[in-house]
Amino acid sequence: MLQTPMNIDTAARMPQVDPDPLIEVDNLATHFFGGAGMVRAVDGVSFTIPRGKTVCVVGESGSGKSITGRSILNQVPRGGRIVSGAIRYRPDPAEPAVDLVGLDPRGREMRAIRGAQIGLISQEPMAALSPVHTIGNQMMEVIRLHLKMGRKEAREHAIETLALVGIPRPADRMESYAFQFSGGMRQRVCIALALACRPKLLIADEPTTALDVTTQANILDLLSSLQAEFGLSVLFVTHDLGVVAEIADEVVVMYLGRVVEAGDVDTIFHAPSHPYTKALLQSVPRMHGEPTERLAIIEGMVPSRFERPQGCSFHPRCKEAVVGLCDRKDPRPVSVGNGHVVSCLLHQGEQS
Ligand SMILES: Nc1ncnc2c1ncn2[C@@H]1O[C@H](COP(=O)(O)OP(=O)(O)OP(=O)(O)O)[C@@H](O)[C@H]1O
Repeated sequence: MLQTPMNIDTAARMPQVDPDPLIEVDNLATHFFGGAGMVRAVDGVSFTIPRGKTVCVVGESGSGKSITGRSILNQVPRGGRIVSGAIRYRPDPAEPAVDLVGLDPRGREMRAIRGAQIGLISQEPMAALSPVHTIGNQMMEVIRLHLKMGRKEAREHAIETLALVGIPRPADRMESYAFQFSGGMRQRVCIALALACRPKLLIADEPTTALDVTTQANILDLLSSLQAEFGLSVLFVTHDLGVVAEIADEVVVMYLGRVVEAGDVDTIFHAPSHPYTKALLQSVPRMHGEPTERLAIIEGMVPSRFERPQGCSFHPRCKEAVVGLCDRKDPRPVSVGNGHVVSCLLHQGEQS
């Protein structure tokens, strides 16, 4: 655990509603179709990614965090597809947005965006790196493909990018293979690959989960400094609220494919509204708590991925659920001010 939620610098992070986000995810639905039934991995999700900010997507396993990220890349795993909604991407505020959902996932336009303007780093660097090509060749391939540079210029750009992410002796390491790097250094190489074309958005899917705590802290520091240097937007997928407290500007809390609460990090940690968000926060160890205090656990199991409970999906596990309301009515996300959105029947009296 890197930091408890209590350590957030509240003054530095005032709530803001961005009128001109880089990405606007609007009622996105991504489903999987298989013999066992249909899975609504992402089921009507809306949120924005502001320019130069970090949005953390949190939730338990299976809540749809990764598939939301993959949907933005328009690269949904086999068996799944985006069935509705829009992902409006606006790299240049002076130009109209492009709806990524409307682009052919394998088409020229999407391939020009993916990898060049939207980069991905994931939990397992080995899966992202080729074991049979040198790091230099992999870097140069991406750079030459997207930035149309010649060999010499691409090599210099690759070395410069490896140096930027803290690879020592970058010119020498161009000749190394992935297995010749430690776990932390390998993740730095992945970050270099994702940043090689200086993207607008970095999607980071649990990039530090497999690393030890010190290396994890170093990678988070690196991401923060790169973000400041390049004005990057970051979508950070994680189940670790300590990491969220460390890096998030905004937080999107997901449960069973839906957004249950979203807002700036200060609001989510200090004034959460949704019972699920409160339960998640209560399950995090605090440095200043009584040593004898027991950690709260979220009662019950995440329901089957094939069957959404009737009413509010969280009601079977919710301590605040009201019989006759929460087991009957499906809540909708409601804005409660300053970019704070809550999807809970107990917070939408005005809508009931
Ligand atoms: N390739 C796939 N085929 C079928 N279902 C899938 C596939 N990938 C994901 N799903 C389903 O979609 C839902 C959301 O998965 P997703 O990976 O986005 O969850 P997550 O919140 O990122 O969880 P985790 O933290 O465990 O990665 C889950 O029910 C999952 O089983």
